Amino acid sequence: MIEIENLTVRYGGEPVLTEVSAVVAEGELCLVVGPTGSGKSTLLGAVSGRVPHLTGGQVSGSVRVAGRDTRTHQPRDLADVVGVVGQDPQATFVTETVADELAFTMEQLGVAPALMRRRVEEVADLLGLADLRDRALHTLSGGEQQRVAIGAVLTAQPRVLVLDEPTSALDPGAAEDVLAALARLVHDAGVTVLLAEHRLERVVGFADMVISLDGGRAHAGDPAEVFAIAPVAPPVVQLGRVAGWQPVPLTVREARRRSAPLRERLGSPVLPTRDPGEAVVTAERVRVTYDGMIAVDGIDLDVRSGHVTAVMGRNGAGKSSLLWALAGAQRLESGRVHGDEQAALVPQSPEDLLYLLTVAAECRTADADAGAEPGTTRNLLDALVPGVDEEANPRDLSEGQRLALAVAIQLARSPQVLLLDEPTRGLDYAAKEHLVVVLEGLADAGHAVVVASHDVEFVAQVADRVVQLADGGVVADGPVREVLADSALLAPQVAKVLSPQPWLTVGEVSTVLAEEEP
Ligand SMILES: Nc1ncnc2c1ncn2[C@@H]1O[C@H](COP(=O)(O)OP(=O)(O)OP(=O)(O)O)[C@@H](O)[C@H]1O
Ligand SMILES: Nc1ncnc2c1ncn2[C@@H]1O[C@H](COP(=O)(O)OP(=O)(O)OP(=O)(O)O)[C@@H](O)[C@H]1O
Repeated sequence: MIEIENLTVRYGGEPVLTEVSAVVAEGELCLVVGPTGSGKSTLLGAVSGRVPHLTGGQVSGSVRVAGRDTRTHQPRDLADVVGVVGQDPQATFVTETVADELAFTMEQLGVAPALMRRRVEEVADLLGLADLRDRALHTLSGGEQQRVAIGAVLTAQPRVLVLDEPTSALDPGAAEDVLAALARLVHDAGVTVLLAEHRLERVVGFADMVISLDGGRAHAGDPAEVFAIAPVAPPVVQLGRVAGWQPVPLTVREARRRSAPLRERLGSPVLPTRDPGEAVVTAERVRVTYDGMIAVDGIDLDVRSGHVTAVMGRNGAGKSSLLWALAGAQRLESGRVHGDEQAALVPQSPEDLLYLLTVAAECRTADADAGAEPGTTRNLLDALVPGVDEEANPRDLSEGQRLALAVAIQLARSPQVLLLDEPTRGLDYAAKEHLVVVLEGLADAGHAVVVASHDVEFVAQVADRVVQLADGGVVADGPVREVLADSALLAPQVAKVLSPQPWLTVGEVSTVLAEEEP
């Protein structure tokens, strides 16, 4: 269904993709993986026709989808077979409301009104959008927008779906639901899916094949074979590598079957004790409403120095609203926030912080605004994602590169309190590791860090404390191990494999194993 032959793409300089070849058969789900900037979005774009028609760049080789050559077909000439869900749903919305957006593509394709209504209903049920139908798109939370973007594509029933990190803004439960819905389309309707993801832990189990990109080159094949050597791998694979399991397990279930001796060897983790720190920002009975709808329902919260606090909870639970309140940038219905003037926020759409024409200009301006040594922001950026081109327009950066730039700009100010909303969207495992080191470093130096995140693997690595929200209220607040280890939805892969022992990360396990060695 998708035939890629000797595809080479360059945007001016070195090729981003070099002689990539792969075939995805009809009714298969193909996962595209690779480090930040390795060309995943570019490969997807070449399949949907966005590359080069909308992005520019030079392309050689060929890509055929359902027999049509994407170099000679504009994206609109492919729209009846290929449905595309991009990384930034907001950027792709063309209407004002959820219902209009769900119907838009069908209208373009001339689907009969009665059929249109039926499909909108079906997709709304499938993705839990029924209650949001009349809402204006710009009032939705990040996760709600992402589900609408997926729904808007599904209603047109394309034979090929191209999805760029479709679950990056979704809570773990919603992400599983969306992936299960995609798997059902693949199995029951023979839809072909090409899906790029960084958070492999959720998707590996659904993949029929994997294309792994690294340094422009592609390695395509069976998941087990590709992950034995791929530069990126989910925690369960990394655990398998550390424990010396052959072949490496791809799922928690496979790993668990082999884990008894490892559990025995590890025993229980030693629980670290942490200085309680000082409350630097305090929320008192904070209440946020939108047109009478309660988003944050009278929350009391101390943000403490020396700690990384994670705010978790379902899509729409009120995480972003709480963060904006802690940053002093949210109109409160009632209650108050003390200490907000010490806080800097990296918002969920990092592009909101970027407005200059080059990376170099952003870095220079951030240094000057922060009164920091020239080069400070650039060094922070390099620590997160190395090698971003100085002269690049921030708009042309890959998602992960752009986020890293926004984080670096806020870090340059060395704020007493750093608030980050979904800081791992689009980041590869290496960049996440760097972010963990940077945030831990800030906490160790006495800063307070708050991250709102759905990424349980990242939270397990970085957080000391987890505050879980539901319907605008706090439902759990405690040490990370207590909140995550035995949670049905929030447990990281390592905890699932090694329960009842509350280990959370591959790093913890490998440290113990390394100490054991003579
Ligand atoms: N339109 C464009 N113009 C110039 N350079 C571009 C353009 N689009 C992408 N690039 C560059 O090409 C490289 C690959 O980008 P791409 O978005 O395909 O990577 P990716 O693997 O999807 O990254 P991420 O995981 O961060 O989303 C990056 O270095 C990026 O800066
Ligand atoms: N400007 C707005 N107008 C109306 N409702 C809004 C607005 N902004 C947010 N909401 C609603 O308030 C609730 C909380 O939104 P918020 O963005 O704080 O949630 P969240 O926990 O960050 O969600 P996500 O995980 O999806 O990012 C959601 O139900 C959302 O639809």
